[in-house]
Amino acid sequence: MENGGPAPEGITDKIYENTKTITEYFIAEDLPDVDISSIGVTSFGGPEGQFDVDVFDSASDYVKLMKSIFDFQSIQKLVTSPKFTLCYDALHGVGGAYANRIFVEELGAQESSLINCTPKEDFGGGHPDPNLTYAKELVARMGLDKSKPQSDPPEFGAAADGDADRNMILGKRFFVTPSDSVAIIAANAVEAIPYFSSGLKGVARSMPTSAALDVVAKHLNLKFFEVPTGWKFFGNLMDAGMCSVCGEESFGTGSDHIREKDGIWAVLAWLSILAFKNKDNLDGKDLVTVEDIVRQHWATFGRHYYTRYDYENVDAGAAKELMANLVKLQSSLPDVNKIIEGIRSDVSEVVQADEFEYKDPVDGSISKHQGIRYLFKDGSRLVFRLSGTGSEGATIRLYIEQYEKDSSKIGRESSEALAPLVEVALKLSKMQEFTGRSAPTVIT
Ligand SMILES: O=P(O)(O)OC[C@H]1O[C@H](O)[C@H](O)[C@@H](O)[C@@H]1O
Repeated sequence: MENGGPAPEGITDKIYENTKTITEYFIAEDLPDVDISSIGVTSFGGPEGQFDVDVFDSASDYVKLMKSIFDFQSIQKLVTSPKFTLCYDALHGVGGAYANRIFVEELGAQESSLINCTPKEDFGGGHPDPNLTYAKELVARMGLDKSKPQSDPPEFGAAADGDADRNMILGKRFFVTPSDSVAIIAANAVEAIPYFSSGLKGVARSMPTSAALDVVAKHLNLKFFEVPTGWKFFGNLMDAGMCSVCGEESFGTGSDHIREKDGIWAVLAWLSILAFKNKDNLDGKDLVTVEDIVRQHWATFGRHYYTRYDYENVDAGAAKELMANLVKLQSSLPDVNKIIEGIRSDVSEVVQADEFEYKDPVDGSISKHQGIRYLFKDGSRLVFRLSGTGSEGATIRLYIEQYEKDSSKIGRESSEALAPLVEVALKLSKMQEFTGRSAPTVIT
């Protein structure tokens, strides 16, 4: 794609059509090896003429780009302060190579701040998914694994996935939800990140991502877009100059510096915010921590309690039936509310129930069936989607969200605050009846 972003459906459909007409292909078995450890151009002659293989250092290009976006000097002051500690876990993905260049060589972090930063073909036997389930070592180091108490976890932690386009942000004994992360980046971008100093063109999130970003957009009077899951929708907005910062609940965060999510960019964005908030604190005073920043954000904008339940490798037919039943229920809101009242009388009333549909404001294309939504009067939401990336059977994703504006109620445990809605979601969807599962595979 010209813009470097993911291919839209129109293109992938055409590619697929072309694959159906391929009748033969050739393999260049005697292609000479290229030494990819040294930079330079090697020319080869072939039956179709000469061709060049150009080995270049993508990390240098990337560092240059990041330096044009962030204030490396102020981040360096934070990172090298004896009061600040960090831990970056590349989960043996490609982010490791960039992490060493950026965090250690450029920003002066200790080498011991990096874990699992040697890229490995098998990701060291682990699953390179930056979440609380799979980034085990980081989660333990940050003091979030109750079975492995830590006396003094680092101030800041982050993990990346295999290709480092996604990220997880942690504070000392504290998890930042991806939905909060993009909202907090957007709220602080103009002050803390030079690239955005003249303002944000707009912000966007995927539909199942919590509405934390919506509240920031409203507060700052920013253009706001809710798009279906999939990065290509952000790319269109960015190409049209309508969006600067975007994010998804699935741990993707990014900006219009490129047309994909960028895990290291997200880490630098958080370090920039921390550096900005602590610019006068590095000598004597206590640091403003990740947790302080998030709690302050909740106090200003309200908190979106949020959780996602994944049911992986469910029988595809059963998943379809579950979804069809949820759509059928949507035809009568009074009936839905009667069922909900019978499950829990302490949850609010459903005021809108539909399947999310998106009309792209740039090219006018319409994307239908992008997730089943139940929207409640108090701003809570239940969303059901079938994953587009699951590899076996079907993966049902259930997203549960509740908005709390009352500052005396924003400090609850998320699982406790969401328990009534979880019960409603599971019973309303007849999750166990349809799938045979009494518990999700992963809870985020
Ligand atoms: O929820 P899923 O359909 O599995 O998609 C999860 C994620 O997959 C890819 O990484 C896409 O680029 C993301 O935009 C999407 O959020």
